Amino acid sequence: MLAVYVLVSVGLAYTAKQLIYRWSHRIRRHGQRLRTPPGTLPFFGNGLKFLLLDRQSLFDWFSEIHNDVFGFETYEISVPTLPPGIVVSDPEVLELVMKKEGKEGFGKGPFFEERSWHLFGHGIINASGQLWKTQRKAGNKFFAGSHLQVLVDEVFPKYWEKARQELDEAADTGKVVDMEELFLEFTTRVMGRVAFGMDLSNSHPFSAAFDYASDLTGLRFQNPLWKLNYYLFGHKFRSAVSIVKSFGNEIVRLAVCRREQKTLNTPDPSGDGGDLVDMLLDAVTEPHVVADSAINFLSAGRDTTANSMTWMLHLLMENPDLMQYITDEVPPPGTPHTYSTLATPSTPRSHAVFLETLRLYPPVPFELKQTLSPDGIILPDGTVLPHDSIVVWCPYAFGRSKRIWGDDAYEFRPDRWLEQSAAAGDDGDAEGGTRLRVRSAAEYPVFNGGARSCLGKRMAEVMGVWVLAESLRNWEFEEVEKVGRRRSRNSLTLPMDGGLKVRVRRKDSVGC
Ligand code: HEM
Repeated sequence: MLAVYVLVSVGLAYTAKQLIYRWSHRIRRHGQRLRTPPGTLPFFGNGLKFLLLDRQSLFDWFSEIHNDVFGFETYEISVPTLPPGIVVSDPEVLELVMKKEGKEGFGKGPFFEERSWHLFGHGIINASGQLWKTQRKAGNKFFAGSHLQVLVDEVFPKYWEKARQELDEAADTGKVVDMEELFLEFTTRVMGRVAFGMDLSNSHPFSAAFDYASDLTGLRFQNPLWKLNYYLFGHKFRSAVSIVKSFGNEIVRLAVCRREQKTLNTPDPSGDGGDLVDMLLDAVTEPHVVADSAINFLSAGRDTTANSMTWMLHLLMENPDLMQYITDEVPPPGTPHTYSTLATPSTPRSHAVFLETLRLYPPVPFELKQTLSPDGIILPDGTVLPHDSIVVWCPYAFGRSKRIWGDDAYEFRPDRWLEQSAAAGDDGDAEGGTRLRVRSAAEYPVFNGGARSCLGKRMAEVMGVWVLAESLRNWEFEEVEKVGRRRSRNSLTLPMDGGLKVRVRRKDSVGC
């Protein structure tokens, strides 16, 4: 009996605390409460939606609400146990959120940091203040132009070799290939080289542990009961994180040995200063922070780029008339496709396909920040955000916004990214005067914007465009099972559920 009293009292005290907190943190606009989405329940708010829907359905829900209900209006969402939150859909409002990064504005905050701490630790994705700045500086240095050129001209062809053999073999034997796996192996190898300076395969136990831990970390953002889940059933998650951390620490130990012996006997993708782990070791003193950081860079670049390649190939197979559109602008099979031949002015259509794919399938489909300013913040539309409140935006819904992209927002139409310049041959134009249209980060938040915009954007672009060209100029692809609209599976990023199984045919003249 006593136990029941205790439980009821604790429950009532908790509910009272929640109600007081919510009351004192009310979000208002011009003195009024914000509207809430249809179906919002008393007390539970939108909690059940977050708990029960898979991630893709949640993103579709955000898109529907934007297109059919609220348009650009900022609205409120509430989930019991979480700070009050709003969803932003207006690029003008998002622009301010992106600009006000920092402790006087918005930041990752405890909401994000708590959920991603186990996996990302002190790494750049989770860090703030000086720790973030130091890693950002090291990353900026690494991604300076010449490093990218070495990656494209030396590292990509080396690691693509395995994919090339697998595709040729599949063409000869009729074997089905899962292109999602093939792309992931390629991006794992490239990112293993970039972040750790080592050969890393997707079949390494680290990769499986990392995938498992990222999937569960992604789910924490929509499960208000994630902590309970972690303490009661988190054994597998804990051992996955421990494998990831031990791997990171071992990599750093090896890098330190290499530096001490000054015998860098692995190819140096940067050409002038080693791989990223070396640059991080120059900047950060604690080895465990370097380990976290290197894992964060790997995480930021590996799945995102593999996702983009997979969706790109899928969309092109659905729109076969666009295949020629790409191959017309890339060098023929057998001739090298280098950093200079894939520059944006020479391959605007390939870049347009890449950007258009990411508009519909952004590998980071959901973003959030917390209001760090102690005095709160007023958004351009008059919404007053108290300290601590959460700001959510959904790049997936931004990409499908009819207000931003027009009535054909759900259609794959790379041409929307191209425009004709006044005169053919203008500076930076392709032959014929076709060039890429620029969209602001606030309209196209696929790579985030402001101080924490993606550090690897250019690398992702060149990787995507390079792989697209290599694939399409050498082989023809046919999706094995057309299973209706493809969906994404639950993860931190946007992998294709069930993979992308294809049959392959060699093009007549296959290059080396
Ligand atoms: C298509 C591929 C990619 C997409 C769509 C993408 C998108 C993003 C987005 C949305 C963010 C902000 C995340 C946040 O708010 O926490 C981000 C951050 C970041 N990205 Fe990318 N990314 C891609 C590829 C890459 C690659 C190849 C790298 C290379 C390592 C990379 C490195 C980073 C880093 C280091 C950050 C953290 C920046 C910071 O917090 O200062 N990304 N990326």
